[in-house]
Amino acid sequence: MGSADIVSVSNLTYRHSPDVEPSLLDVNLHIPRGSRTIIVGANGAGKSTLLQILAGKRLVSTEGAHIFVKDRDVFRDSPPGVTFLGTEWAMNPVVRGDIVVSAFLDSVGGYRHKERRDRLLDILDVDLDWHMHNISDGERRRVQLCFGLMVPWDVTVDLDVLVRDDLLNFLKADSETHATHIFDGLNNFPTHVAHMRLGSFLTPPAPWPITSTSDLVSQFAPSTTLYSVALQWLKEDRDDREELEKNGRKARGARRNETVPSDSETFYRKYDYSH
Ligand SMILES: Nc1ncnc2c1ncn2[C@@H]1O[C@H](COP(=O)(O)OP(=O)(O)OP(=O)(O)O)[C@@H](O)[C@H]1O
Repeated sequence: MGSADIVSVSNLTYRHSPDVEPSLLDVNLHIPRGSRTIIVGANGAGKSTLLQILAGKRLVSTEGAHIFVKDRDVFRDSPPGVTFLGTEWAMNPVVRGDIVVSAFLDSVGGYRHKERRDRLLDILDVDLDWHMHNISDGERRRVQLCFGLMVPWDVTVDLDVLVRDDLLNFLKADSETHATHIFDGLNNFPTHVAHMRLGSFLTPPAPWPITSTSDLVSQFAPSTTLYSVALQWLKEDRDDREELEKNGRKARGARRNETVPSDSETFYRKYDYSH
């Protein structure tokens, strides 16, 4: 295994069940050691599925797939020091308990990285006095991001940054200014950015920021901000999805031949007074 890569995946196709479309389609991914990669992709693109597999949380039966993290097979010889922060984190009773954010962050070493912690608190607009059981899911998600990004990566966490488009989701509920503000804070964070759509990498991890010689310069001008890149990619994802739907194809198999109306259809038919 080439030890230049912290993550090395080849020929990974994954279905959540045998009769559905694959959520990951022949993924080949190489992430260099010491990098911090942001993966951008619409809901359902396959980001969580991929990260769960890399963290050894989902078993892959596909023959021929090679999934190595830190030069170790994630299933046969699972590597230490891999942290996975999924959305289910926010559902965990522990993080919904009556605990103050400052105590919570200290319990995972916040006091050791005070300067970094304080910068993240500013960027993510997190209040140290919040009580975890009294805040919204979006706010809890911000605490999670703070928690996840607080410990310098080169110390313990080698499976780099797990920033997802949830960041955009919670930002949508916020003001545009707020969104750009947070992205400004993240702009210098990644060393690589990648774009996933429908289980594949449209843009494999490419060096960040964009320079006149970088791979991304065919898509974006040099020095384009992370915010603009993420918005552009997500806009393309939405356009692609609309195009697929216009052509009668669902982005994901189910429902195409559905005869039973969905719950929302039942609801709207029942309450449709327009005729
Ligand atoms: N537990 C599951 N069982 C069946 N299908 C699933 C399951 N989890 C995800 N999927 C499907 O796999 C595909 C990829 O989902 P995944 O959660 O990896 O996407 P994502 O990019 O992380 O999306 P999001 O940004 O919404 O979290 C989607 O079509 C989703 O419906």
